[in-house]
Amino acid sequence: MAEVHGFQTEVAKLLRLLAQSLYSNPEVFLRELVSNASDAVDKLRFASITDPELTKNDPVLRIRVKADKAAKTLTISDNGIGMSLAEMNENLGTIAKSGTEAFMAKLSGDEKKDAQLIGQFGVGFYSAFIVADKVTVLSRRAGDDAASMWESEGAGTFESGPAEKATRGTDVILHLKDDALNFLDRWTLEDTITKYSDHIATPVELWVESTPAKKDDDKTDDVEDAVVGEWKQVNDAKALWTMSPREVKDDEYKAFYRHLTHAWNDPLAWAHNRVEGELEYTTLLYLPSEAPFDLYSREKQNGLKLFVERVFIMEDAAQFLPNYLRFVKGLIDTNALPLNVSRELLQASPVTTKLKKAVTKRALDMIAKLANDEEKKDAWRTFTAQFGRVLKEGVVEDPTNQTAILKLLRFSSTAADGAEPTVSLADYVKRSPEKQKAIYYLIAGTHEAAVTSPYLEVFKKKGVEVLLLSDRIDEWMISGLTEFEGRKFISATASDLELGELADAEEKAAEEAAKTASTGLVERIRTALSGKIEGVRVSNRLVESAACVVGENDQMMTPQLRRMLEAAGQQVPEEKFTLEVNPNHPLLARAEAETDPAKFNAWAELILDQAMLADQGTVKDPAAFVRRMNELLLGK
Ligand SMILES: Nc1ncnc2c1ncn2[C@@H]1O[C@H](COP(=O)(O)OP(=O)(O)OP(=O)(O)O)[C@@H](O)[C@H]1O
Repeated sequence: MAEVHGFQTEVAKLLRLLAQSLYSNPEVFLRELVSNASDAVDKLRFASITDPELTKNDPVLRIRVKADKAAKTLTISDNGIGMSLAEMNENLGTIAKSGTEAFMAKLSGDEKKDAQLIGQFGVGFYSAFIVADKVTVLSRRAGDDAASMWESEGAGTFESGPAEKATRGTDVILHLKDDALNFLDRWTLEDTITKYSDHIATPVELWVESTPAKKDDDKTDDVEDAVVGEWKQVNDAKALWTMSPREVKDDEYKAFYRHLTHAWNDPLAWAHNRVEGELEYTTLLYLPSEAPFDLYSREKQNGLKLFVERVFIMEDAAQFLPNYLRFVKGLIDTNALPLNVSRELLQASPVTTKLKKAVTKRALDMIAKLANDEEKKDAWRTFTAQFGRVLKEGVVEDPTNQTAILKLLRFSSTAADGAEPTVSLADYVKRSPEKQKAIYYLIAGTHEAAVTSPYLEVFKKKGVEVLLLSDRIDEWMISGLTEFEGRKFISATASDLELGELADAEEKAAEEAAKTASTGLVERIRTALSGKIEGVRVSNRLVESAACVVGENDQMMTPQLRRMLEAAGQQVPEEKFTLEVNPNHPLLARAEAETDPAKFNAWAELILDQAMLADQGTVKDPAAFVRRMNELLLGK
């Protein structure tokens, strides 16, 4: 007896959305269902390694597509692993994917945007409801005698229960909507299948009908013409990665990418390598054109599809790529691992370590190739926007490849317009004068704060480029860096800003003179602020601002990082600030002229608060700051 079940809330929501947002290309349902069938066949092939009995009765694994014009149905069948009743209820009634909730939370209600998001999520089986108003699934698990059915009209509930099915595998029967009847047409089907599934490893056969020509002696007109037909294989069924890269066309790589990742768009780049010799392997890696919504989710499944000698072994084998390359998609096929390899075994195997090293290099090479391709500038910009930030994790995570990764990073800079990161370290080095021995950078909470920072004044005056770093990860990344092509990284906020040969002798003399001239003022400020700061000195970096603070460490911690570390339970020592003042600024002249000690103190406090505000975005006692400023403004 069939039972009625309610869909998991997320599924019901997804189905409603599907019904509303008619995709611009409804044909993807066929790709999704053929992909599922191909996965089912792969799983059976893998299971039959240990249990050959499973495929004995029906050894030729294949996928079949049959249109029935009279019944207005389209059936996608496979003789793969099949599903038990419990599996059908679970797999076709819920979405087991990690991050589903996070994904659902992202949906905005705007149909167009949501349809795009759904593309990223991959609706899989449920895409059947794009073209069908009723879907029936008949399935018999390999090794089981009993079969089961599942049926739904995609409106909140499904029915399932025991059923009859003579053979192993799964039939997905689509009762087509009136506006999807074109999918009964043989040529539409053939085109769509070859477009999306030409190079999957399993043959896809299409039922092709033919009406035999009448023979002359056949006089009985009242007997309907017998419809006969045959199964015709419509895809190439040659696993794409086993072909020589020279034989494969760009469009075929793109179609295979869609099959592999369920993406709706094209990849930015790909790399197909076959390596022979001691460690034999083939990799086919892709750079997606869009970051998945859960790129930063810890639950996200990453990794490559693993094949051992063309037999599919597992999805999401994360062991072959470092975490910072988790956006790379693709597959690896090797004969260096046993067919019965498990995730645990993979983890421990020295072969995995070797392969990971090789695959990492291939992936970085693929990215570098895109970076250097003059004709792919747009794709490269997209890459930087989507994945540049993740790549930065590699600077700390993967010291071996640090230089290679650094070359791929792009930054905003005082020499480039706007916040978009476009400047490479190589550009920076090439542009800077030879006598400049450092790469200067400034960390700030936002790009806007960086651009207007007082620490940049001396650099502007001297025409020295400074990298403006305002990604959350920058501060952590830079802590893992010492140099690039022999140039040290120096923070623009460094307490003893080392400008090396960029500072000329004349300027140095002028600075010394200014220092001597301001000794009295500096001393007065020091006394006024005693206990609040480490020290006071004349600045050689300020031009327009009155004052700034510098920390004990060259790179002062931003309040954001401080908060993050504190939240993570780390002890973060208080920063000890030194106040740097610009004696040429009218505010300091005004303070110096003040003879009343109480008023002078107010000036000194105001100058310190201003400096703190510019760097840290906050002052210790905002109310006192406001009161003091008002008093001074009103000349009290
Ligand atoms: N033809 C089939 N044979 C056996 N199992 C199937 C078949 N089609 C679907 N399934 C099962 O149903 C599950 C859900 O399928 P669905 O297409 O919705 O998601 P998925 O394949 O896991 O993910 P996605 O397609 O988004 O990558 C599959 O993981 C699989 O276990």
